[in-house]
Amino acid sequence: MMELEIENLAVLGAGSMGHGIAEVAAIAGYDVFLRDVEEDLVREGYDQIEWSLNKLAEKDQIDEDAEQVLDRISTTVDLETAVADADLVIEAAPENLELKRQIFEAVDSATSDETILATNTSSLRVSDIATATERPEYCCGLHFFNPPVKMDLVEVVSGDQSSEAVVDSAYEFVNSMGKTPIRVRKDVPQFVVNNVLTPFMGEAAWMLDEEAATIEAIDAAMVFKRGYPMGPFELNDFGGLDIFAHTRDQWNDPVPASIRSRIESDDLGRKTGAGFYDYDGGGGASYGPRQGDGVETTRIEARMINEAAKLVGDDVADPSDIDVAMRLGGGLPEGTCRTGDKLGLDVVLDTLERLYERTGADRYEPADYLVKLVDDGHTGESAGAGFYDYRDGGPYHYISHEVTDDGVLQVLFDREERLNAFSTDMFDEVQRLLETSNTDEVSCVVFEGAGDRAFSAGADITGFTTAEPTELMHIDEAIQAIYEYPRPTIAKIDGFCLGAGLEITLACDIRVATTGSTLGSPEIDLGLIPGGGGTQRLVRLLGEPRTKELVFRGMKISAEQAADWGILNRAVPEAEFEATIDDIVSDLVDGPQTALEVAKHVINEGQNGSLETGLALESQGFGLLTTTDDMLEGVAAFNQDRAPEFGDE
Ligand SMILES: C/C=C/C(=O)SCCNC(=O)CCNC(=O)[C@H](O)C(C)(C)COP(=O)(O)OP(=O)(O)OC[C@H]1O[C@@H](n2cnc3c(N)ncnc32)[C@H](O)[C@@H]1OP(=O)(O)O
Repeated sequence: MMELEIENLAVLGAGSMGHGIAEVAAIAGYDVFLRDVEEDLVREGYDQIEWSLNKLAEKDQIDEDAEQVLDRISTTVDLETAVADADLVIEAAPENLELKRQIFEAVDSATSDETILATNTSSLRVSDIATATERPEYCCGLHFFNPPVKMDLVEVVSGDQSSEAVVDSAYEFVNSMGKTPIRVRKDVPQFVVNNVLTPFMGEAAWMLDEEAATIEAIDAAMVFKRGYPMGPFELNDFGGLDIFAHTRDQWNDPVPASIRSRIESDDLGRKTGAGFYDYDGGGGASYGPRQGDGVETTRIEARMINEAAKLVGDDVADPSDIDVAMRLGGGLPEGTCRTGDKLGLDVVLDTLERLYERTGADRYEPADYLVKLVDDGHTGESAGAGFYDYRDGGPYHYISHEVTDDGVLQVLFDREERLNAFSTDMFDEVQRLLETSNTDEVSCVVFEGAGDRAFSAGADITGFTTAEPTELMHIDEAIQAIYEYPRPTIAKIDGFCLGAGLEITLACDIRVATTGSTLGSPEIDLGLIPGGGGTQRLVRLLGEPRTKELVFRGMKISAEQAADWGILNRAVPEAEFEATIDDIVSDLVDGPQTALEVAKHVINEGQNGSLETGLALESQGFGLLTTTDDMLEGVAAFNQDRAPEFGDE
């Protein structure tokens, strides 16, 4: 079977997931039929889409008017009308196996033989739904996260009988909408994100049952010591304790008493006003940075890492896909496999074995794959291998890069979910890339941020409570590596460029931003000062009054003002941005490489000493360049009235 073309879409179910999926697809240019069983439900879903599109348009986050996008969405209550011309049908009905099977059966007979049938189920097996059709090979799972407009991740799930071509087509469809698909190669219950995230909440509750720590202490430890965006109890309250228990019950997994008892008293979390925390009178989740001392956080993380190991060992997903999924779908600061490699897989295994021995509970039984990694000595980063191989430095998780044919090293800060905020790992990756790049092959470097919202919103604030001060002080080394890189560097700024983002920019040789961009040093609002060279580079660039005001007041300024002050080479309208960068790049690529390197060195070093020292440096550099072939070529080109063609020297 060849990959299938997808143009028309039908979404069945106009609830929060269904209308969200329809909206995302329409924004991406697809014609969509949105269908629900009653007029009111369809109307409500459509109104929600309209409201959301208007918000996105107000914030300039879509390229068209809301009306233009809405024109691509039709609504109906009639199933046959909805699916008749669809190349892809996405079912987003309530999580009820019988209901979903009925829908699939009906859709099967109302569509062409080549229509792909996808379910957005989060907790049922795709295969159990697909067998309601005559052609399970055309069925797969497309698990979007809530709300689909905001959440980038989609798990693309193979059912037992799904054809590769169908899954590939669904994967490409997700890509075409600008979302991030990950492959879930086997139809395991709960797929990847929910599988790995469930022990985060579950193990915390088992610890509470054992009185190993309080609710507040566990939440505080996971947030302030381990950098998770929410504590496990807070998260469980957010999602609903009944939802947590329902999924566990569905697969006959035990539910901790602390959850079961709250469900019995109808304390289901935020939605009922109380769960682990009291939201009506008690003000909700409340814990402080110092409350988490002494909590055994490894116990919670070991269980998550064990689930990840089962998925890798059973060939359900790759470590890199699991890690992307946990960052984008679970909101985690780093992927769970990466966390395991940093903690040490031997430590993880010891923790599980100890708990398994003490309780005999299946949930602690170590995954075969984890045991094998440890037996093979692959205990993580410090051993050179774990889930990942670190012997050549290891994979890049937070940046992507390529060297173009003309030698431009393009570096993308690739952490869009946090506005490209820099974790310590991310700084290390930039430094490693620059230190290991072959400068003979690079003519210049262009740094930019993923997405259209930020170059970088600074250092990762959530990492400030989890990292050691010495680790954070290393930020400066990565930024200095940019400053000292022997080839010209360009900061291509579109959106927020704050804190460490601005400091990276200041370490670059040339800085261009779109006019809508915002630059600033807001560290003071965190009780900090710029720690990546910001105070020193700014004062040399702007003088004392402007630097002090910018830093003391944590000011954010427009790109126009930054250009006016001399922080930027220029601020240009969005429409001229790419062409402006291309012009600069092409001059640097075609320029004499040795002269450019010497110019950078002389300017960088010269300004740090006296004028005499600077002049001496310049003079040496000038003298050296008069001996190069590039100079001979430059002079010959001048005499012959043609453009020079410089070589490598
Ligand atoms: C030595 C160097 C030190 C430093 O660099 S210190 C850090 C300096 N930077 C800052 O203080 C800026 C912090 N960020 C912000 O103030 C805001 O963001 C913005 C004004 C840039 C944008 O606000 P909005 O449009 O409302 O977006 P959003 O929902 O706040 O951000 C989207 C997601 O990105 C995460 N995020 C943004 N900046 C950082 C950061 N610096 N560290 C960690 N996470 C960050 C958020 O939390 C959120 O994530 P979720 O969607 O999961 O809630």
